[in-house]
Amino acid sequence: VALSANGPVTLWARDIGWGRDNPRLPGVTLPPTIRITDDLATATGADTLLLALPAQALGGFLADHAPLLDGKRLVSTAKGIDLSHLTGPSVLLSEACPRATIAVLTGPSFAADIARGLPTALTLACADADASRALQHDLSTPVLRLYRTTDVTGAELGGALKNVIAIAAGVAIGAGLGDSARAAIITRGFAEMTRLATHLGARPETLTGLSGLGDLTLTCTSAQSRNFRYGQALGARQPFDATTTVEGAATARAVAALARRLGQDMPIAAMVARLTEGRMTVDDAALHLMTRPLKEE
Ligand SMILES: NC(=O)C1=CN([C@@H]2O[C@H](COP(=O)(O)OP(=O)(O)OC[C@H]3O[C@@H](n4cnc5c(N)ncnc54)[C@H](O)[C@@H]3O)[C@@H](O)[C@H]2O)C=CC1
Ligand SMILES: O=C(CO)COP(=O)(O)O
Repeated sequence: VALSANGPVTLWARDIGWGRDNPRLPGVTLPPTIRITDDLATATGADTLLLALPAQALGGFLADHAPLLDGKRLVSTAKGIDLSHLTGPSVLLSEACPRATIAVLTGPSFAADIARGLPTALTLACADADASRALQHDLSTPVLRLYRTTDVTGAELGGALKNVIAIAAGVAIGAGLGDSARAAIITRGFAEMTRLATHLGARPETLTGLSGLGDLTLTCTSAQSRNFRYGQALGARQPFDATTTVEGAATARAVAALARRLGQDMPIAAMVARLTEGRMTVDDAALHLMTRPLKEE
């Protein structure tokens, strides 16, 4: 919707039966300038393709369709770590489409806010500085302000890891542990995010930017967030709609596996992985985190 202000946009989906009023975006009617198709070959006629797939679905999608995407400018919006490969979307994309230019679009942004035209600032990460400038120009609008970086690892890890911490923040609120506990989770969660991301080559300043701290703040404090709401339900021992995409659940398991492999200390992410798998109670998770050996901040 935002990008249709800049020129022709084609929207591809497997199921286009809902027409211009998608129940996932209530109150938003897609403008007539957006062409809607269920034929991927039609959509991939464009030079720039935004891939708005959940992180755990991207690998399967690429296995089926990579030849149609290779050589294009591919911009992923997925915020997660692929559980079977323990990598972010940019690695999946570059392995499946070696001739493509790969970029990641991430940062604090609820789809509903962007679709309503509310002002939003995002990080556009692309290792190729020239391609990054061109994409930044093409994908920015007066209400969608893109900052560019060449630190793809930092940008995509910030987006993936904040979802895990947002589940923990939701658990704290849902379980009635209070706002002080949530602030502790945000701050110590940010320390974990920075520790793992910099170990994997991210620049620390990327983590303090929109894609890291910015999105962490939004997701841990807004009831619009599915990750936060899922955590809240977990904390309150209430059911949660299993069809809702909650990226942080699978990503917590991926992070726990990655941290073990790399010998990194990620206690909050490890607790979220155990909680989401039903291997630990909220009370035990809180007790475990609070009674770890005392240390310097
Ligand atoms: N919704 C939001 O506010 C934001 C979402 N994101 C990220 O964007 C990614 C996608 O999120 P949403 O659009 O919210 O998820 P969603 O679950 O609401 O929508 C994903 C769509 O992808 C389709 N899909 C799944 N597997 C597919 C496949 N193999 N082939 C074709 N289509 C497939 C689903 O049918 C669904 O229509 C996630 O990683 C999310 O973290 C990022 C920023 C904001
Ligand atoms: O990434 C998002 C906001 O930046 C969307 O968060 P949720 O997936 O938790 O709804």
